[in-house]
Amino acid sequence: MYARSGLLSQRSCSSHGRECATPVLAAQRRNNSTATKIAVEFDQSTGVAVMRLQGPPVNSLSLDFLTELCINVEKLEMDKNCRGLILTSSQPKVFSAGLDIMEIYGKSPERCGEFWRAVQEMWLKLYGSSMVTIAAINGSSPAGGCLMSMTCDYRIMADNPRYSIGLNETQLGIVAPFW
Ligand SMILES: CC/C=C\C/C=C\C/C=C\C/C=C/C(=O)SCCNC(=O)CCNC(=O)[C@H](O)C(C)(C)COP(=O)(O)OP(=O)(O)OC[C@H]1O[C@@H](n2cnc3c(N)ncnc32)[C@H](O)[C@@H]1OP(=O)(O)O
Repeated sequence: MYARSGLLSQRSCSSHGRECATPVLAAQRRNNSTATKIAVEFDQSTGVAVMRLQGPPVNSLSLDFLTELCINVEKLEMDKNCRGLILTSSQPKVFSAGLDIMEIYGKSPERCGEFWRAVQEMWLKLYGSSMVTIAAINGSSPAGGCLMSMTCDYRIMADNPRYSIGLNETQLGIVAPFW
């Protein structure tokens, strides 16, 4: 979902000194899902977009989720009026549970490869963004959720002792590929 007047067209442009992505984007080619796991509100008057993660129950980062997230970041990146992006969660108590472990459990090497490429695309898009990016961490954010927030320029976390954040994935025997 991209809530602003005038849905962005896919166009090549150069704004704020940044080159825009090519019109046909890797993430868009991959996206077959119609479900919306990301809601974006863009405030024209401030130039700030709020991206709400709304993938129940815990915003786990599936291939579909990562694809939708990348498409939305790309769309905002192409909008010369958008200067800032706030990433937050609509789910209670959880920012993101990290990678969707069902995407890697018992899957073929090809499918795992596709999934890890999508993970890489996500952090590269956020880390390389020309927008000022802020993670408003309003719940637990283990492993891939922590990675996602670390790729933002700033992080603010809700002060609640029940919320945890950190790179705990090795406890599951998961080692991120060499990037
Ligand atoms: C720049 C790069 C350089 C270096 C790389 C750096 C880092 C490495 C990068 C990536 C590696 C990342 C790996 C991962 O992310 S692996 C996943 C790790 N995540 C977890 O271990 C989280 C486990 N979950 C929890 O701790 C809790 O669920 C949570 C605190 C998030 C929420 O607790 P709550 O009590 O609210 O809910 P639950 O009842 O526990 O869960 C509800 C429901 O959701 C399912 N669930 C939870 N997490 C996941 C997940 N990660 N994937 C898929 N499904 C998940 C859980 O099983 C429940 O399902 P159900 O029983 O069917 O209701």
